[in-house]
Amino acid sequence: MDPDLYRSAQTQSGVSPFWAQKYSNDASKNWEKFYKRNSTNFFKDRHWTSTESTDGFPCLAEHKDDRTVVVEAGCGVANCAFPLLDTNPNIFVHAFDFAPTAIELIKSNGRYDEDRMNAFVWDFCTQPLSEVDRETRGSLESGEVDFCLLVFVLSAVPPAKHASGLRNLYNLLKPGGKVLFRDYATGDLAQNRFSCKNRIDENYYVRQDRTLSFFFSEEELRSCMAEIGFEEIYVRRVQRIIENRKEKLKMNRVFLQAEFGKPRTDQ
Ligand SMILES: C[S@@+](CC[C@H](N)C(=O)[O-])C[C@H]1O[C@@H](n2cnc3c(N)ncnc32)[C@H](O)[C@@H]1O
Repeated sequence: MDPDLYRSAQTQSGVSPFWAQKYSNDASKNWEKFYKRNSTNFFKDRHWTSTESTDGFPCLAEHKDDRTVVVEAGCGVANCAFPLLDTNPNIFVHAFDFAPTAIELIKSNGRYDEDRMNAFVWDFCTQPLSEVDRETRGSLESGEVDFCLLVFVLSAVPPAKHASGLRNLYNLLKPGGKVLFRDYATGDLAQNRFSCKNRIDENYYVRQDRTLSFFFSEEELRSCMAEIGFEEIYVRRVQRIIENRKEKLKMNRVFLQAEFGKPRTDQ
């Protein structure tokens, strides 16, 4: 990209406060439209979550309790949850998303096993768990969760709602429980491709389909998590050059991978 255009896209906002508020208010409606349009055809299964690789969270496979309780926040159509259940027999997953169609697609999938999974609708940024109907949320209780997967979700949440969402996840965890985080980082190719027309604020954009896209710096993530009371285990920047041989393109993807714990002393 032309360096002048790039600089202008990073500093000018093309979205008025009125529209920024509207995109934020309509976030669940816009994701609902996304799943009606794309069904299960957009995201691919993520097989790496419990692996030893630098992309994985090996603590998921190492946790040897008879029943490990995992929450997948903003699960979409369960591209993390299904592979995780295939390889880890002791895991039970509570998977939630605020797009009802995504949850319907999970429940009508042949891989859905009620004995090992509960999928339900929840907007975790605007509602505490106690306000979600018991019948829907099944056996999920605050303070009983070992791990919370937060994979490419917080970037879809307006920054003003990050703290309320993270607080609700904090309350779900047991003392010593962990948030396992992966999301887009500043400098990612997708950020560089946004024009200033789509920029709402620093590192914050709206896509053509009206879904939101925030890019995290290490400092931003650390301060957000510390504000809630999480303890940092690690935060690292993961860089991947992805080659599209057909188009002869090299794509520089940048993610943040992180784990944060709820202090053991917080009962
Ligand atoms: C980029 S998709 C990622 C889906 C899934 N985590 C994955 O890795 O394939 C972001 C997801 O977050 C969900 N989401 C965004 N904000 C949410 C909120 N406040 N409450 C629940 N789900 C939310 C969207 O509906 C969407 O399914």
